[in-house]
Amino acid sequence: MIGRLNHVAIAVRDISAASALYRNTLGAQVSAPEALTDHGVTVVFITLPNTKIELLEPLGADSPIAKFLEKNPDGGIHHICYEVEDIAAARDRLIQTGARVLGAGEPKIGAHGKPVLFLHPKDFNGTLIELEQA
Ligand SMILES: CC[C@@H](C(=O)O)C(=O)SCCNC(=O)CCNC(=O)[C@H](O)C(C)(C)COP(=O)(O)OP(=O)(O)OC[C@H]1O[C@@H](n2cnc3c(N)ncnc32)[C@H](O)[C@@H]1OP(=O)(O)O
Ligand SMILES: [Co+2]
Repeated sequence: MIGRLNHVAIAVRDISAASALYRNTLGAQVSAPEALTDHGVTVVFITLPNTKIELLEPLGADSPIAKFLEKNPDGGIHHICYEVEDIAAARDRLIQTGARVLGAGEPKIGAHGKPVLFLHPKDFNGTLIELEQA
């Protein structure tokens, strides 16, 4: 069911400082910051030859990233995103297996303008998984 690794997301406290680190120290191409109010995050993308890195800064205290940073003050890997061909079919299959699909199973439009869903980290070895329709 799952396809390409679309991105690995890292929670950061200061997206400007984290972007500068990737740009200046690692020599990466970093996109301009974008605020996604629907997801409670400011995001930048770093495009690598085989996948992307997503840096996420919380947009307000209610952001899932703010809660993650409370528990992980240095930041860290927040989720990994796999592509799926048909997100509704993937959701139905996952629900049948008993996996918890977050957000009542309703896809939201993600950072790339495509539908995304999240799966509970407790059902996947402590890793939050995002699915993005390819
Ligand atoms: C840029 C847009 C988009 C894209 O297109 O790429 C994005 O990526 S947006 C990214 C941000 N959005 C989300 O994270 C949405 C999905 N997340 C959630 O719904 C919640 O964050 C959550 C995963 C359900 C956790 O929320 P909650 O239960 O309220 O928090 P707790 O702190 O109580 O966590 C419970 C339990 O789970 C552990 N946990 C939480 N987050 C993670 C994580 N990212 N990775 C691994 N484990 C995580 C947390 O530590 C708790 O465990 P215990 O302490 O053992 O109880
Ligand atoms: Co993501």
